Amino acid sequence: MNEGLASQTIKAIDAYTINEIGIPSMVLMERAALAIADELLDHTSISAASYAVVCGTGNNGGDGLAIGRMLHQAGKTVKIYLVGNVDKASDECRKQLRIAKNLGLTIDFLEEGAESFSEDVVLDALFGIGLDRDVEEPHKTAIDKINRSHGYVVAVDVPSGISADTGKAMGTAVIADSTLTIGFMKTGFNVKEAQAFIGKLKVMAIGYPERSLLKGLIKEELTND
Ligand SMILES: NC(=O)C1=CN([C@@H]2O[C@H](COP(=O)(O)OP(=O)(O)OC[C@H]3O[C@@H](n4cnc5c(N)ncnc54)[C@H](O)[C@@H]3O)[C@@H](O)[C@H]2O)[C@@H](O)CC1
Ligand SMILES: [K+]
Repeated sequence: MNEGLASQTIKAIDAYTINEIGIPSMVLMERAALAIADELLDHTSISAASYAVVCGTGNNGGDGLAIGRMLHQAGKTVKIYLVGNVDKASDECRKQLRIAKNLGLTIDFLEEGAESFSEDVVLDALFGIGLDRDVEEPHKTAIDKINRSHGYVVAVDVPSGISADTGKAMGTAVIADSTLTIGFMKTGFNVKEAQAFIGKLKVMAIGYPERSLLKGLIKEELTND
């Protein structure tokens, strides 16, 4: 299996692409979301009419909001749930929230104690490569709910709670049926204990320029020296 990239390298590749090459962060996010929405609509064996999208307030949540919007535009029934403090949301997540609201999507905060999800597919967009500490409330309850749902669980980029670098569950983690990982395979996905959380893995290409890959990898090498 491909060795994968460390989250720091992916962050360096993102930063170079956005800041030095000039492809806006929102464009990368749209490409990631479109690749995943297309995969869900056209290329998987999952025949789904309804989707629950569980979003955090970082860029993984922004991906989730954009995917939810694209599924809604494709005529699917989409319910978006937010978890965490929206006042501290990333810029991209905030923008995606505004777009989704302007298009009339249903967005709710995930309530404590509520039943689990009844939709055909549950999209996990709580945390991606930004996870850097153990999962606590309210995310812990959200992950429990995803894991109790009867629907097919698809993780966006990384099963939330799994460290993209070590492959270990940080307290708790989403057990996905499938993980659609953005741009690159992650180092932690090679670890044996991560397999049960990842499910079926697919890397979604989003068109990072070759130059970004070289610069990101060189920066990582210099940092390690
Ligand atoms: N433009 C970009 O940078 C792109 C980002 N992408 C998405 O963005 C993700 C990374 O986004 P972020 O860096 O915003 O990070 P995440 O969305 O993974 O996490 C959000 C934030 O949660 C906080 N956090 C970490 N551990 C926590 C914990 N245990 N409890 C509560 N909060 C915690 C961190 O401050 C982190 O920044 C990728 O995994 C991918 O899904 C993609 O859209 C591709 C392009
Ligand atoms: K996720």
